[in-house]
Amino acid sequence: MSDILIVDDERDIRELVSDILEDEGYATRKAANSDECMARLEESEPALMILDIWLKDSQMDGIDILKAVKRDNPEIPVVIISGHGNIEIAVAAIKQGAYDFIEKPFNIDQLMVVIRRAMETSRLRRENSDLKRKDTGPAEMIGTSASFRTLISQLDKVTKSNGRVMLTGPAGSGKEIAARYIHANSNRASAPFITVNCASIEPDRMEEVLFGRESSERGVEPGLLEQAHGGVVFFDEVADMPLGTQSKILRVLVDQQFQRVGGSDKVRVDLRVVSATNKNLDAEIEDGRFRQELYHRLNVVPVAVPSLADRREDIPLLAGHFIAQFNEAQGLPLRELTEEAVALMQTMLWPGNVRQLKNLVERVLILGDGSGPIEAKDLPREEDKPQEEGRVVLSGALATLPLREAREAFEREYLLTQINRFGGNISRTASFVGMERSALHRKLKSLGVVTSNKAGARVAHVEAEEEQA
Ligand SMILES: Nc1ncnc2c1ncn2[C@@H]1O[C@H](COP(=O)(O)OP(=O)(O)OP(=O)(O)O)[C@@H](O)[C@H]1O
Repeated sequence: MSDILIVDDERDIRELVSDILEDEGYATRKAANSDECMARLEESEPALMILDIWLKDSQMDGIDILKAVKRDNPEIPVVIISGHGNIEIAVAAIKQGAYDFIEKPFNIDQLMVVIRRAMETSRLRRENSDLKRKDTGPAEMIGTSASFRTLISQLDKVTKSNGRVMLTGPAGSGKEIAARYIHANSNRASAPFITVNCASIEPDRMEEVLFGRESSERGVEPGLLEQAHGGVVFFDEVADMPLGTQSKILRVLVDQQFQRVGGSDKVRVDLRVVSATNKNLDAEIEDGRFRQELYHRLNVVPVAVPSLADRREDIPLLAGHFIAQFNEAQGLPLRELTEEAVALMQTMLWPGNVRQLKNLVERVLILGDGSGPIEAKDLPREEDKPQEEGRVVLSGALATLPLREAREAFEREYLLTQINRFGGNISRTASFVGMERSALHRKLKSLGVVTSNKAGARVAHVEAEEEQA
């Protein structure tokens, strides 16, 4: 169980790596192509795999093998060997779940650093996997910013009722975790929480998946609605539900009962429905892609989940939470963040919101050397093109303005970002940007920026623009 599987089509590399590892006290097995690799995996699960990306004479390449391993044996860490200059492929492999990569040619020390770390991770993952399997409870929602507190207070108001909630917010902002929060704090907490991902279920299978099926060969196969009986059903990406299914769901909401596909009995269910979307449902309705009546049924209590840009203040807390989580769940190093790293994270663009932040933290922990605090230079640059190497990439609009106006537009956006980052606190903002408090006030006034601490609102906004609008 504690051996290392080496998959490489080059015999010399296989033998060399195996010799090095055996000298270090590890047992090894070898595979020269994908068939051999799969056969070795069938025999027994290794503690670690070292996998070459390019495999000659193989049905599957390294990435295909990686995907299969991540699907069937997700606990095995996979270290990728990539040829020189194939960094992009290696990074793609990391995104697919590889633990780390080594670039050819590599030296023994480099190899051993990665292997020792991966083996430690493997051990911790195994130790934790039982715990993780038991931990199906709701994930904790983290934040202290005004917009986050507004969200929590809205969620708290709806938990005890049976009202249908529509969560809106951009991708990755935390809509599903908010739905789980409602469930966990409601009187249905001990009943199931079932997610229906309306975007990823094939439209032709949607009804079968939701309502279940009855056939003479296989009998009754309950669908997701039946499985959620007594609990909460969460329609994620509800705007992507096919129109035909929308009508049927509407009927279920009205009648509280439905028929399984191929069946004739009426099935009664007691469900609380929570839905989420990152689309503008009004526009979807206007374009005929979403049924208005269903919208009214689902949207009894609308709750907006803020983007990460609207709660930059929470970034250090969230990042710290994810570092601790990855440490506990995967044995990744428990590292602190330097002030500069936090400041950079707080000024970055986050189109993928909290999910993007979580992924970035994981990537930094995986790719980093594992020691000392995370510094600004450790953060991947492609997350944030505009700040690359101290250069500002001009957006189209900015580039067409005369210098004075462009400078003002920049100053306004920069100061808005900083003020939001410090939760509206002008003294802290002034000290960070290096201005006197009174000078900052004057500057903000001249730029038409007004500040307020109204909970839930973006704490600063531009007055001039509003006046123009
Ligand atoms: N406040 C929070 N505290 C801790 N973790 C959070 C918080 N908000 C979001 N997350 C985490 O961020 C990730 C993305 O959140 P979630 O899946 O809930 O977003 P979503 O809005 O439903 O995304 P999508 O629109 O893509 O379905 C999850 O791993 C979730 O646990």
